Amino acid sequence: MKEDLPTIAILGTGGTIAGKAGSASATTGYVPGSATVEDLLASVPGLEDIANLTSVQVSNIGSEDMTDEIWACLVKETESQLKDPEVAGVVITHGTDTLEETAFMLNQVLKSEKPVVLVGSMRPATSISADGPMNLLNAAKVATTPEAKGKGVLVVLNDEIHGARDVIKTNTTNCDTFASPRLGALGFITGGRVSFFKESTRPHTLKTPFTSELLSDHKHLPIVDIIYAHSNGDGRLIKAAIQSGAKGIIYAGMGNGSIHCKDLPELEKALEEGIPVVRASRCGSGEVVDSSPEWTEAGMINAGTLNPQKARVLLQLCLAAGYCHEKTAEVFLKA
Ligand SMILES: NC(=O)C[C@H](N)C(=O)O
Repeated sequence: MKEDLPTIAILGTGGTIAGKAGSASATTGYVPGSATVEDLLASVPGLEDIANLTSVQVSNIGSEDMTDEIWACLVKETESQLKDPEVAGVVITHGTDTLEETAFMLNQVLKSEKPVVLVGSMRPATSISADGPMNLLNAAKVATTPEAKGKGVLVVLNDEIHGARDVIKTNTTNCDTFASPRLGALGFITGGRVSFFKESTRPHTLKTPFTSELLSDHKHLPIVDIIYAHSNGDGRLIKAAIQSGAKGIIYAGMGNGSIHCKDLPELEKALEEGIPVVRASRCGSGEVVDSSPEWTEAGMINAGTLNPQKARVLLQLCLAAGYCHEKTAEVFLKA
């Protein structure tokens, strides 16, 4: 314990950053979540000069297997760390596949100004030129930077700092995979120096209407299915989603959330049954806004710039909070 250093809590959830492969040249086919958070910390020289570290292993999984139960544990642990006056910030090690969803969820429910930084890697810990150790060092630096306070949940990889709202994984295997399309990174870590250049104007942490109560232990978030639009649509999966208990639907539409004419009747039926439908886009960037008066009049909500997987999380939170259609539409408009 060094008196002059801040304390950072590192929470491990698994992912490639904690992954081990059979050989140093293998960058795929490894087992994510095989190294512990303690192993990770031991692999980063210089970390002990940035902060006093405590660590908790919340889970150790590939993030493709993320569940509501793990989210509930993670939220609980993050909150308890943030409440500790000795803790200056929290770093969460996470697989990259669903990192954007976890970061977005935390950005909606945590109520603290202290930095919370998610970090992952694209190469396993055993790989030549593994990116995890530098990413972790950078994440710890960001978490101890006073300027990181009040900017919402942050994501640090590949020397860039992104906001949880805008960041998405854009490439399957490249180390330069996280980007905030059209909106850009909030800052960089260059030569060990953390610099912020901007911040999001959209509500996060203290300014959202949601709290962690919505994710309490053993409670599942309401089922919201994502329906991926394509040519020759036929509405079958929308029907199946409703019949199998979906409480909300995200339509990953074409272009500006465009709906196939054969999907439309099933979406309208969902709305008539009180199941909210959010139009997002499968494009990967851009805003979904009102397009056809028919869709707007039917009561469809626009996802704005939120991609389908983030719109899903937001709709789940709205449903869990018991919001009516108008309130849900308002949350999406401001999100
Ligand atoms: N790069 C990674 O972390 C991918 C891994 N499948 C995970 O999300 O856990």
